[in-house]
Amino acid sequence: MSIPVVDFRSYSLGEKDVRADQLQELSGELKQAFTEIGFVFLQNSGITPEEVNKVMEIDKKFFLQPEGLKHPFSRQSFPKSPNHGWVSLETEKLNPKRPGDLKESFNTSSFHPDIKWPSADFLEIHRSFFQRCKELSLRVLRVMALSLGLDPDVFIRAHALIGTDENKTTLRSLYYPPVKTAKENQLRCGEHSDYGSITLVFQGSDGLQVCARSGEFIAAPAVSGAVLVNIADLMQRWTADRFISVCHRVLLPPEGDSCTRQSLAFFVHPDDEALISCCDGSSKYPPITAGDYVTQRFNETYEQAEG
Ligand SMILES: O=C(O)CCC(=O)C(=O)O
Ligand SMILES: [Fe+2]
Repeated sequence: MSIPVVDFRSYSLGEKDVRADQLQELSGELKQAFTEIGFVFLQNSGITPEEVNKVMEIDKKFFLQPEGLKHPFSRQSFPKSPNHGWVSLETEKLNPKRPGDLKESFNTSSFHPDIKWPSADFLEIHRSFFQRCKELSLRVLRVMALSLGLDPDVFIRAHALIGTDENKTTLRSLYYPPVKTAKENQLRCGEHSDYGSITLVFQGSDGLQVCARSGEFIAAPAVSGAVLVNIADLMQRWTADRFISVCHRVLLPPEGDSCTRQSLAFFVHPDDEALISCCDGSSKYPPITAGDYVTQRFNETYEQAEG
């Protein structure tokens, strides 16, 4: 069992004249991936390795600074966007049964003028990559709706405010430093599923593993030029469990291997006020606004991390 690779060329960013039969073909491929595995690699999405490298490079410089220089940009320093900003090593436990994750991250959740940025370049590079990820996500959401025989705009309509403070979509840059010592059962990133609608992941190197239906973890390798897309929990609920949100993790490198790792995850969320009800008309899950749903999930993660 491995994660399927789909060629997204016909609907890649910048492609204006996609044909109905090409969309149909893509929707069949995404449907199979999202109902069976919950993850898919998209080749030829339009987002290039050069764009990804540019973000990773400037972020690495940020992460490698002394702690004192990163503190002014800490998560929770920005009242209107509490998720925005830098998160230090071992602060999060994505699996609450394990010690804190051996990763640092920088969340880009808001472009509000009050937010302080490490530099003007840092802001511009993040703003432009965020925008590209947003455009690709909307294309993927469209194909997903088509694949379920729904109004093609049904998911997109609930994602009208990505990039504003009324929507929790976040670009998260992750840096996994060399592992010198680790606590018992500690991982780079504990087992978890994502909270929102879909996630785009760009990996600088291997390390991610995804739980297959058999219960076994399978590798989600860094496929050159591809973006990994996965279903998150709110989308599983929205589709009344047609699309599956599956558990994934990042293990420690083998002992003595001092490699670092970088990745970029674009966590897509519907607008805070969007009411999410099962798209098949069933009442398998009660309607909930995306804002309430994600706030609940964040509180769980960070309460446990602090406890
Ligand atoms: O580092 C990665 O490749 C993925 C991390 C992840 O799954 C997450 O932050 O939700
Ligand atoms: Fe994740």
